[in-house]
Amino acid sequence: MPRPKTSLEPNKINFRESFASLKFVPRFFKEIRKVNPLLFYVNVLCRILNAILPVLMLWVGKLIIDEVVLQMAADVKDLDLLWILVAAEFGLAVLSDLLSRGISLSDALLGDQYSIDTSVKIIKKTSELNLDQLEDSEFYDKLERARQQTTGRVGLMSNILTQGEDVIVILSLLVGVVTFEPWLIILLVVSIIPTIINEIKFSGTSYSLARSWTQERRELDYLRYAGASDVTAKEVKLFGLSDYLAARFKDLSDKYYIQSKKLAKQRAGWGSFFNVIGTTAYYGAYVFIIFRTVAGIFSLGDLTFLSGSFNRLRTKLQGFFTRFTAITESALYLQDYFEFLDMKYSEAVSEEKLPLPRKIQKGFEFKNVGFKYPKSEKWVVRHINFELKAGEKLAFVGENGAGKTTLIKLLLRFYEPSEGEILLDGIPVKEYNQTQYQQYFGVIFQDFVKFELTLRENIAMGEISQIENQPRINRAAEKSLADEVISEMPGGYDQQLGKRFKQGKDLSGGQWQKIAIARAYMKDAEVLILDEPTSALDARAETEAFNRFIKLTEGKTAVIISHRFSTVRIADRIMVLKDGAVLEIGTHEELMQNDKLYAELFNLQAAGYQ
Ligand SMILES: Nc1ncnc2c1ncn2[C@@H]1O[C@H](COP(=O)(O)OP(=O)(O)OP(=O)(O)O)[C@@H](O)[C@H]1O
Repeated sequence: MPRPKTSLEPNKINFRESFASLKFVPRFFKEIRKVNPLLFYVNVLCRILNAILPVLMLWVGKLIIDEVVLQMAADVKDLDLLWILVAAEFGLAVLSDLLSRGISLSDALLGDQYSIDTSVKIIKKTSELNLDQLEDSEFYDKLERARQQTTGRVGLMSNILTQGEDVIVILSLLVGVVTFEPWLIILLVVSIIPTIINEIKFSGTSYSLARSWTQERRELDYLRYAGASDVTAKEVKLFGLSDYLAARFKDLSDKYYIQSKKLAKQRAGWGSFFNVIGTTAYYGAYVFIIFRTVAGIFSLGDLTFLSGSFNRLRTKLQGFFTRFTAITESALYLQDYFEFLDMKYSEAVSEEKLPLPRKIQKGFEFKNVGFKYPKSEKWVVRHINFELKAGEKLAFVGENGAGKTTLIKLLLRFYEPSEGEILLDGIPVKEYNQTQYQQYFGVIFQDFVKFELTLRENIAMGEISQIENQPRINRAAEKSLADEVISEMPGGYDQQLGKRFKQGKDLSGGQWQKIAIARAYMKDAEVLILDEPTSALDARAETEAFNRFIKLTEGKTAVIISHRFSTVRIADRIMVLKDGAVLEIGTHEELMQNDKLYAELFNLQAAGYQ
């Protein structure tokens, strides 16, 4: 099997690009503040208070040492001031601890609330987008990057706030040091330059690596899923695929590992080298301070204050620059997240649209409709002309890939036709608001979703606003024969479905289908579409389901796709598709007389049943 091409070398993102990503930070903070304003301001206040404590503590420490030296030399000891100073330092230490805890707590709470908020936003945004966007692999990459960084964004928040806090710490320490000895600033600059160079050198690289690997990471996730999940387990075991999938996974992971190891080694190597330079500068300053103290220019207290301040300044400044890189890197992910949230859906929402008719009068008409899937040159359907009359039951038949489901997607406006148009009561459907228009339809696709939620939720999903309306859910279940499934479940309507969760029960294919059909009945839709809804039902259940369907949807418009001709013949009219074109359309009798593909396939199936 051909392996996907892997972009081994990341496109390096430079310092300027990283810097530009910071423009998203204000929007980011606006979002965080909106999530919980009180907590946000408490956090900021704690950080401001916490920021001025280090210089205060160092200063009180200096006063204590000077006082101790003074009292050691004094003949009559007066320790009152000393105790006051010690008490003050103790108070500051306790306050510092309390503030730090307050910051961590509010960080964690804000972070949790914010990540819930972003996840909700991502889910909502995904539902707003059109199917062509959802089926696009670029979209998936964007979604993946937006989703993946939920926890990263929480780290970003506390990093930026800590950065602000550290600016205050640095400024206050600088004031202290400059007051004593302005020359020390030069050494400070020397000690910090190596860190800056190091950060510029590697800024953006790890983001670039991660970004250029989005596709592959998705593939890794998929391979992990394919190799180790209940859904694939049967075939993986039976075909002995485990080693193959594991090897493919390892192969791809190893490539990423090699890249990331190279980067980590470079970072560590250069980091240690630059750090030695920084440490040398610090000890230079230390020696300088010691000389001045020995010469009697500085007191012992000054020595501790200055060396302490200098050391803290250096680590804070280093932290500032390292964190700056981390911030710009995470801010690049922020860009992905906001770009995702800002993705436009194809239909301009603000556009003035016609109100939808409450009841369909004439029906739908496909006029010379042709369609190519996005990024594809192939006409999947072309020159399609037919009517779906109000109240009619129309069946689509045709071989696999003939274009049946595609026509449904066009009718539902998941895609717009590439040529021709679809009319509703003589008016192009494009004139109506897409979301409102889609409310007309109750649909069960062949790949309908098996929600691993409760049975009640699975049915109510058809009209979720009616989840509390038990009589309506009961009626839907009766119509679809799902009531038989419910009566067998120990938990009744509250039965958890699927294997993922504790006490969850998995259903057979046919049972799932009955639940899915109930979902379509749940919605009092004008048009019902059943895309091979009964393929998993046994022959008796299928006939029963269809007879019921016809009876229950009397007066309603419906489209049915089925490969079983015994089912299809119940429809008012049948449309036969071949290679994306309408081959014939008419009642069962008409098509039998026509003696073309329909008659041939019908007789073939009928012979099979004899
Ligand atoms: N999202 C897509 N992007 C590109 N091509 C697609 C997409 N979905 C379907 N196709 C192609 O369009 C053609 C028609 O597919 P469609 O699903 O409409 O067939 P169908 O008649 O419903 O088939 P079946 O009976 O197997 O369900 C096929 O060749 C398929 O490969």
